[in-house]
Amino acid sequence: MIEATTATAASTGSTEPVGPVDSSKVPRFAGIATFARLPRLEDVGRADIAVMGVPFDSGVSYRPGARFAPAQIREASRLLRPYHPGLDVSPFAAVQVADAGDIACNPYNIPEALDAVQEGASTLLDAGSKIVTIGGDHTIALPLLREMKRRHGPVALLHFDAHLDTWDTYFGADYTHGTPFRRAFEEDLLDTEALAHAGIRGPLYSKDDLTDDARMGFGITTAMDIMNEGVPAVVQALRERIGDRPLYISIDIDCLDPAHAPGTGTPEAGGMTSRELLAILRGLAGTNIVGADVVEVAPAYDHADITAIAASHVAYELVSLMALNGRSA
Ligand SMILES: N=C(N)NCCCC(=O)O
Ligand SMILES: [Zn+2]
Ligand SMILES: [Zn+2]
Repeated sequence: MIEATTATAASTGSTEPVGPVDSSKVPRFAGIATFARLPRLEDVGRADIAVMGVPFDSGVSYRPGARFAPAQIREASRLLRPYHPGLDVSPFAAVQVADAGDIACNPYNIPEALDAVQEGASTLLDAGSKIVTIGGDHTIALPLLREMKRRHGPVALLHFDAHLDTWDTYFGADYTHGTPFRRAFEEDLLDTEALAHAGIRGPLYSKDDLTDDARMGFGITTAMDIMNEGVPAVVQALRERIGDRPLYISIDIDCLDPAHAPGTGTPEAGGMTSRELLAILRGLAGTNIVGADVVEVAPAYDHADITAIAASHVAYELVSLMALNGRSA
């Protein structure tokens, strides 16, 4: 039988991190999918970095399906390899990285689901893990930020998205995928000196959307700015805004152009390339990243796994940035 993992901490008796299944020994298309073929958290006991799935999409305003993203991103992550040449780090050897599985959130009760996400995050953080969350729709950033505030106080936020997600309500509902950052602002979860959107584009409801957003403290780097100014200038400006504050990075995959991420619920033309996103993230090496998420992959609209592959590489980039910062506990 093919084991999901080739080794466990107990079976190796070693204190070295347990890495992914070796794809030169067990074909990468064999076995049950975990993120990057890493061990499950329960197989290794603890992790410096945990990849947590949140299969939740009850907050969407248009095309549903992000509930299927954690499973699809794990499948698409089978081809990731253990060394990151761009950052010169072997994340899975530098620290213990493990797949923490999925939060079983209630699809019929959004506040209850959000509490479950926060509770799951809290348990992992208590055990000494940093978390890279794979959503799910963007609603789930709110409970993750609530937990960040509890641990670090108000955090800096770098938000990659086509959309502002600082809208007020939809159909009178407070907790939706278009509103998490307004709720976060209202709940004082954010360090209003250090808030940035990147990749913004597309039509808005009114000009007030922009004045509201600016009032909350956000700075906007549009998709056009990235094209006109280039990645190095954008990275420099973002780093200046963030400084060494505790930083949460929230990545809506629809920040990418639909050519690079067709599998998403609210696609907008004119976005950045996956190469630009990876380059900007790489430029954030050494910042004080305390948590991150990748959200809004909707596999039903994907083609040839383009979006799930992009998301798996984005998650790998985030794990690598965290691993560069060393062991968390
Ligand atoms: N967070 C995402 N992906 N989309 C928000 C779009 C909200 C709207 O329908 O206007
Ligand atoms: Zn979006
Ligand atoms: Zn979003």
